[in-house]
Parts: sequence; structure tokens; C-alpha cells
Amino acid sequence: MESVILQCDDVTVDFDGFKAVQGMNLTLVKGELRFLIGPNGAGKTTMLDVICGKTKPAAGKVLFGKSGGIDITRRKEHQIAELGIGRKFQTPSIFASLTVHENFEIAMKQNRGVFAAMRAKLRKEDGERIAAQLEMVGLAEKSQWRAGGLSHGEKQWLEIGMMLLQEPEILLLDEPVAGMTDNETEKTGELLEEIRKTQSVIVVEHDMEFVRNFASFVTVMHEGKLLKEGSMEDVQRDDRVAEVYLGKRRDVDASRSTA
Ligand SMILES: Nc1ncnc2c1ncn2[C@@H]1O[C@H](COP(=O)(O)OP(=O)(O)OP(=O)(O)O)[C@@H](O)[C@H]1O
Repeated sequence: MESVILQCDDVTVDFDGFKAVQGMNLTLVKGELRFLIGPNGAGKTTMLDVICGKTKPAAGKVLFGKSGGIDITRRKEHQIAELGIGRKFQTPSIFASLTVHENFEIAMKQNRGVFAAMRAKLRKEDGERIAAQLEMVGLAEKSQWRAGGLSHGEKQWLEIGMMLLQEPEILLLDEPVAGMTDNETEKTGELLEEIRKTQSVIVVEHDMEFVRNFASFVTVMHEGKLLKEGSMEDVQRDDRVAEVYLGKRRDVDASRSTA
């Protein structure tokens, strides 16, 4: 049976009277790769902010974990991260002057603080995990490169790898392929498919070609609300979805957006 790992119930976010999210529901099961799409301003990023604790909802609940889960709605951001929800923002937060390997070492020991982490010794099993993670995100051959010298796509993978080392149960990614080359986009999709074997992932995305290639289940938001949920085929066939995306046109195939 599918096990629910995250449940957002009737979430409303109010920014000084403006309801960026209104009564939004979202349920994620373990091992799911969920794409959250919708036009600009739909409330997608705000939903990620609510789940990771950056923004507190005015109403509703966020439950995390198995068997009904625990209510994380009022927990602080760092507590939610410690519980196992990792958030990656659009701009990578990596240490540009350190090597790829050193960045991974820091991620491995993040709880001790950055400077303590740099001094602390790695255990043998930590080294093995880092090696496996480098392999998974395709950076094994560049482990001694300075992170600042990596391509845009590689920096994103580095940060995803750093997050994975902290073993989150859920990863929240905001437009991970924005600015990537086609080849990097493809590789990122493959990486997400690999990640979902052990973790659950929510991806906010504008790149419809990418969504079509890698999404099995899509949630569409519009004006802070759930507009439609289903397979990409279902979503593309939906007249309301076509309407909010492109006026009256049926195809949700918006050209690649960098928004
Ligand atoms: N801190 C804030 N204060 C006031 N309004 C905000 C704040 N953050 C977001 N909003 C507004 O809430 C609405 C939803 O924003 P959000 O960023 O969640 O949308 P989105 O679907 O992620 O859009 P995009 O695809 O353009 O990133 C927008 O109208 C935005 O201007």
C-alpha cells in the first residue's frame, strides 16, 4: 500500500491581506516524484516555503511522516530540516572557493557548524558515502575542482548531492533545471528518477518539456488554489489548465520559460 509521507491540509497563506495560497491540499506518498506547476504567481514557491517552514500558514496543517505524521505547521525551519525535509532554492548555496569534495565533507558534518565541520575528521564510512554521492550526481571526476569553476548545471547537482548527504526524506526543489543546457536538463531528470528510489521529491517547474519527460503525477496550482491533479496527459487535456496557461490554447506546451 502506498504510504503517505506528507499531507498539506487546507493550507492558506496570507501576506497582509493577500491570499497567496488558499485552502491548498497536497498529499505526497513515499518514493514519489511530484511536479508542482502553474502560471507565475500561482503560489507554488509559497507552498514549498510553507512545507519547509520558511512561511507560516494563516490556516491549515502540514503533517509529515508515516502513520498520520506529526504536525510541523508551527515548527521552525531548522527543526523541519532536521526532521528530514530538505529545501533547495534556485540559487545554489555552495562554497565556491572550496573543492567539490570539500563541499560534500561540509554537508556531511553540517550539524557541527561550518568551521567545526571543516576541521572535523571524516570517518571511513563518511568518505565512502561521499564517493557514492559524487558518483550519483555525476561529479566523481571533478571532485578536486573548485566548486566555483563548475558549470551552472554541475553546481546544481553539487548542491543536490550536498542535500542528499543529509539524508532528507523529502526534497523540495525550486526550478532545478532553470538555465541548464538540454543535456544538463536530461541528466537532472535522470538524477531525480534515481533519487526517488530512496526519497520523495517535490519539484516546482516551469519547463514543460522537462515535466512531460519526467513527471508521472502533476499538481497544477492557479491563484493559490489546486486547479488540477493527475498524469501529465490528464493535465494537458484539461481545458481549465490550458486556459490559465495560454489563454484559450489547448496545449500546455508553453515555450521554455526562465521565469
Ligand atoms: N513575501 C511576500 N509578500 C507578499 N506577497 C508575496 C510574498 N511572496 C509571494 N507573494 C505573492 O504571492 C503570490 C504567489 O507567489 P509565489 O512565488 O508562490 O508564486 P509561484 O507560483 O511560485 O510563481 P513563479 O512561478 O512566478 O515563481 C504572488 O502574487 C507573489 O507576488
